[in-house]
Amino acid sequence: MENFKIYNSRTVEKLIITREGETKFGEKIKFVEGFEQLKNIPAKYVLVGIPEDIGVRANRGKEGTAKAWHVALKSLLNVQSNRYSNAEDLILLGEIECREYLAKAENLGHEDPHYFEKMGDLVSQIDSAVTRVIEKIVSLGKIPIIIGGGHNNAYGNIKGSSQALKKPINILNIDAHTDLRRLEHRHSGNGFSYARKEGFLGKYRVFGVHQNYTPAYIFEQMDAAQNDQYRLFEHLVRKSSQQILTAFREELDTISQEEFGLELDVDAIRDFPSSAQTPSGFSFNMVRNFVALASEEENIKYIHICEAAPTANTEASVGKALSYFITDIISTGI
Ligand SMILES: N=CN[C@@H](CCC(=O)O)C(=O)O
Repeated sequence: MENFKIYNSRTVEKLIITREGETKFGEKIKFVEGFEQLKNIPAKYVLVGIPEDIGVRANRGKEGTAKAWHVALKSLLNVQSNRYSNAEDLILLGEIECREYLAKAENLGHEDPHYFEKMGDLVSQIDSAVTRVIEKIVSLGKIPIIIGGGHNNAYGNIKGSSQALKKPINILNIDAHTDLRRLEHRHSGNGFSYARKEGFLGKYRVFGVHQNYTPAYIFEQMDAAQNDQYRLFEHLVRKSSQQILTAFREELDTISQEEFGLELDVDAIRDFPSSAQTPSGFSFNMVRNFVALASEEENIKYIHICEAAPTANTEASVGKALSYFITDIISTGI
């Protein structure tokens, strides 16, 4: 497939720190030689990385999401393989090839009056690659777990899944932002606007929206829309953990009546190194619960975890955090 790098055991062997008498997750994970081979392996989940931050930069955000995939992978491969880990249920497929796009983005001058439009063109090219890959995986009956990258990639996930299912797909988005910004050049803040406009998005629920960072026009637009709804973080912040979980369950019950995708923007998590990091938000452990609950649903079609932006000081903890999410999704729950 164009713009996609398929991994094999040699791609990742150097990342695995082996120990005598122990088996690491990376020693058990599955690989394939091509997309068609996916259907011959019984594993339910397919792991895909999107190492880019062009969508975030096109949205005037803080760069760094391009590094999240590699830190997640390094951490995941070194998790212990034991009775809980279920590594055999995960195929490590590979990554969307973003190097060429990143190099082109670097060559664009900020002084260019069309800088943002040109960045948006690169985002559209990534959209096409993401759409192709996700459409193929979903049509083969597997559940992609996608590690971004910016939240712009929601568009390709939604379009690809919708094309595979031949109907609009519902989305539950755990996010401080709605990402329903205007239909200007493509960026990380308007993936859902484009998916809605083009008919790929079914019911859309955003859980944990921050009132301080949502423009008035988006609230007005959502209030008037039939299929778009949100829960403010400010309405959840004084509730007990159990009440927050109940509120999440209610949203999940609505969305999961039909096929749906789970989107997690880690800026919904308090102090998580991300492109829009914030001191107020859900606890990391609460979001682990959200992800685990949603993953148990029969109608789940994909899970996208995005916007993590590790720095040299935070890459180990970001890698661990992302790999907790992945292992929670595939864990057998023994
Ligand atoms: N995917 C993120 N979207 C947010 C980013 C906000 C920010 O960078 O501060 C948005 O457009 O609102």
